[in-house]
Amino acid sequence: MSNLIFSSVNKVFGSGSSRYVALENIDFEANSGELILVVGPSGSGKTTFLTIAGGLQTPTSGNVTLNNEAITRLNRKEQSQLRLNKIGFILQSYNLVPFLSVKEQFTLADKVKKTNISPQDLDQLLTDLDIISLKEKYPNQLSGGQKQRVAIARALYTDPEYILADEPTAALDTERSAEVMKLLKTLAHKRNKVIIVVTHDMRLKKNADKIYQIIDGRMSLLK
Ligand SMILES: Nc1ncnc2c1ncn2[C@@H]1O[C@H](COP(=O)(O)OP(=O)(O)OP(=O)(O)O)[C@@H](O)[C@H]1O
Repeated sequence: MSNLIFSSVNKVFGSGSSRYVALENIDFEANSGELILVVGPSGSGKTTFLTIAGGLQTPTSGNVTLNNEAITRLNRKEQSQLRLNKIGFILQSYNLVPFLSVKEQFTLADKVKKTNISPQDLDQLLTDLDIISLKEKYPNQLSGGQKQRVAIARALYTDPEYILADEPTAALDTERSAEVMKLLKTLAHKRNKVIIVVTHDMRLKKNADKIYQIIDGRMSLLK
């Protein structure tokens, strides 16, 4: 059973007159089998929240535990091991390697971490995301939506316990974004993943098991 818990988490940037409270007293809980949406307007703190959840940033105060272990107490090496072994990130910038073809993006992931996914499962994943025909293409030959779907496939490919996604449907039309959310929901429910999606896209609300809202760095549970 996987779980990610925030207790009274604060994140403050800067000091003095440039002090800015990006997250204030955040309590949050995510468990295996849940697709959780964190919604809020631009600048409300969603990316800051997600990067702290994944150990990419540390909170100013408060506690974050992953599988009942305080990630805030791990050293850098332990944090990077945790990210590698347990977390799949889908980031706004896609983070595809420009000089590798779509197929090679997955081979690279294989070199970094052994995957449980068979070549057949990979083909199924690429088919589900409608990018199977793009295997030999390079990132600069892909549209924004295609790059986004490759980035999603790559995050899912290593079969992580946690999937943290920042605006995963931003470059997708309504139909494709519904398909991606359906895929994420199936993974959460059938494969018992913890999936957290931050977005300002209200179209995604109907797919979520739980919805949190962030406004000006304060979080509340909507559903
Ligand atoms: N490293 C930083 N230094 C100073 N301020 C920061 C830093 N990172 C974020 N902020 C500020 O914290 C606030 C929240 O930013 P964040 O990126 O988390 O919002 P967001 O909800 O993800 O916005 P968007 O939807 O536009 O990506 C913003 O006002 C931002 O300017």
